[in-house]
Amino acid sequence: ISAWAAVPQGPPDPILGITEAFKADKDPKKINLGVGAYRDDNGKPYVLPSVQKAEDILAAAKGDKEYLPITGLADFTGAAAKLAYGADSAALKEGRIAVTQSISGTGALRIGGAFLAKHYPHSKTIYLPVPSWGNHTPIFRDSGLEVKGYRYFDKKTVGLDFEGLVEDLKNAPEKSIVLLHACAHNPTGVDPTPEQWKKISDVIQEKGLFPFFDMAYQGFASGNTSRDAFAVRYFVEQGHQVVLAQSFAKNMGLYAERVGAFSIVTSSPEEKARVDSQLKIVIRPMYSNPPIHGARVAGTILNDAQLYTQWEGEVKGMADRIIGMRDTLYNKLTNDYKTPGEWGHIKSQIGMFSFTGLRPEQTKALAEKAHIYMTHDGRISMAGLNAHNLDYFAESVSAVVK
Ligand SMILES: Cc1ncc(COP(=O)(O)O)c(CN[C@@](C)(CC(=O)O)C(=O)O)c1O
Repeated sequence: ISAWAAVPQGPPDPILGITEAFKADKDPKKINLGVGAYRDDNGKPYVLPSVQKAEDILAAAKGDKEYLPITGLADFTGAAAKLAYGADSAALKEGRIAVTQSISGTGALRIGGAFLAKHYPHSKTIYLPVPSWGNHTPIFRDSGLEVKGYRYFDKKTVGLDFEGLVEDLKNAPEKSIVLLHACAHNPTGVDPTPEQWKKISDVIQEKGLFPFFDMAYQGFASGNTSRDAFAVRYFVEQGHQVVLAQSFAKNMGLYAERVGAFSIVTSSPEEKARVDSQLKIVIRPMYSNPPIHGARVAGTILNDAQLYTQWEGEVKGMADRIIGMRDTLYNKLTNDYKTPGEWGHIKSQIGMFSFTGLRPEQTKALAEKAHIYMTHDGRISMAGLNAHNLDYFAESVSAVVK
């Protein structure tokens, strides 16, 4: 019999499977609010003009296709670290931060999981916020870490369960690893305030916990790359030895180019060199070395003052469009359609997503009856909404909630 006779049918991915269902739907009114990919006000994908300019520069340069080093394009990784930690970061200036290019944010998380599983000398348990990005659990489980959760979202207030979060971190075993979304928490869109971040830093310091930051939306949350990096920079200033996964999929619109970076704050240049050598040993058997094109695009933008400024304006433009959508949607739901229930969270949440509070049977009805697609947990990608489909969306939500 066939070697694969026993292979079972697996379930569709909770996020990417939504796009498959959307594509299969032929209704012209259909709306895809599943995958967190930016769309402009005409519902079209957006190639940032700064990215287009970088592409033109690269095309003219006619670069070769030689292998990159295992840790990738140094011009890109150096600039990515500077973007995250800040140009004036002491850790950066002292040469204490080991950085490698990664296959976008997912790859950075996977390198981090594998490195910690192999070299972190304490508890191999990682605590994820509840809820978190769906792919976090399989990434860290497949890396060989034990995955547990800490309270994060409060259904009653549709906000942060700060007391629960602090209590769970205080009760976690000493030196456990804690995954923190640096900004624009996925799927809830709920972020700690700067004051709450300071308290979280104290608790993590007190318990000797290990902070693993996932920053997949720097600049995309508030529109300001420095503000969105507050938590990462504060933790490093407080002396935490963080590790950080960065993605340039959303804030540069480089989704399919798979551009990311993984970095580790160490205690000295000598220690950084040893960590670098072990990052290479983890990566070489994984995929050997990363794709060059996306890193050249991102590096060109980050290393050119004028392109960098242009890019920051474009990221702010994307963030502002989403923030505008939040206000308009709130007004439509409450004023135009008198939708029962509280909808203030649509406005107070931040980043790509809004955690609507719609229940699975309601999200199912919206897909089947209104051809509106979102993840089962009621997360909507705000970027999927625009002036042309917002009214239909609000009307449909209102009908399904009544
Ligand atoms: C918190 C978080 N970390 C990492 C990633 C990894 O993205 P990358 O590998 O493409 O860089 C995502 C993307 N999450 C998306 C936007 C897409 C996805 O699920 O793959 C989402 O819809 O949640 C994310 O939301």
